[in-house]
Amino acid sequence: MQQDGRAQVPREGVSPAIRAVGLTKRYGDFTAVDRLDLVVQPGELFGFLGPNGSGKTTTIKMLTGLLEPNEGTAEVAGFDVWREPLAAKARFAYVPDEPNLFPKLTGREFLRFIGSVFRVPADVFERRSRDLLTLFDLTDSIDDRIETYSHGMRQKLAICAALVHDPEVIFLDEPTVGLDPRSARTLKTLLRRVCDSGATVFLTTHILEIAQQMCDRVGIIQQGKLIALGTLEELRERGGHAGASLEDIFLELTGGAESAELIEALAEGERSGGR
Ligand SMILES: Nc1ncnc2c1ncn2[C@@H]1O[C@H](COP(=O)(O)OP(=O)(O)OP(=O)(O)O)[C@@H](O)[C@H]1O
Repeated sequence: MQQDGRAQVPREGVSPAIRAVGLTKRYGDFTAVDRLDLVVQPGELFGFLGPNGSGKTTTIKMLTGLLEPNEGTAEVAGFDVWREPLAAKARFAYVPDEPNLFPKLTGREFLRFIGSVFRVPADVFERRSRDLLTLFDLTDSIDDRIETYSHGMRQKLAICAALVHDPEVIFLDEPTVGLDPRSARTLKTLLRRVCDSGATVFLTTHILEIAQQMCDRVGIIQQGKLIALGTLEELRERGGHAGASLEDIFLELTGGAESAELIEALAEGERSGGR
């Protein structure tokens, strides 16, 4: 993670890549995301972390126009996702954790479809898709139907489709799950390059080593509330833990210490034969 907080300084005249204000989602009486305020600047690689069920996917879905918030607003690249959906959606890509692709299309047909929706010029499309398919080792299977692809191949095709139209903002939900080590490394390198060239990445991951390595800044959500936000260095300073890993900080903030005590109690029970 970057240590200098550079990415947090708003640039004059440039809209934030992502802005959530008071974003809230309720399912009946249950509040899944509770008044989330968040700004991500262009060029940032932002990691959105949290325990299972803490509200990460719900947040991404509200930010990408898939789930209507009960309260609050979501903007991408300066456009309100709910009031100006076409302008906003032309500027971002979303790779869900379980990509729902068209199974009867071939990989090439699917990519062409995405290229045409986003009006990518033919020569740019050919070059970008060729490079992406080579990088993710999909060239040999690109004319097969998607229904024959493995989970990892579908994930990689969804990533290629997201990147082929050169979006300003890319949302990825657990992007490395299901990828082999080489593809995961390729993705990490590529996302870093994409951000260095000015685009913005918002990703969720449970692999905290990845977040620590890749992300400029992270936000940690628990029970729908943002409980921490900053660079690794800022989180360390706030917690008074010089040199702590992101995993240490995450576990402390989200109650890992209690789990350690419970594990100890369970192990003690095992040793004493459950008495
Ligand atoms: N359609 C729904 N109806 C009711 N509750 C829901 C619905 N979708 C999500 N939830 C609840 O909202 C909470 C947040 O879910 P969400 O999927 O956003 O969590 P997450 O942080 O992405 O979790 P994970 O890390 O396990 O993927 C959970 O308690 C979940 O049970």
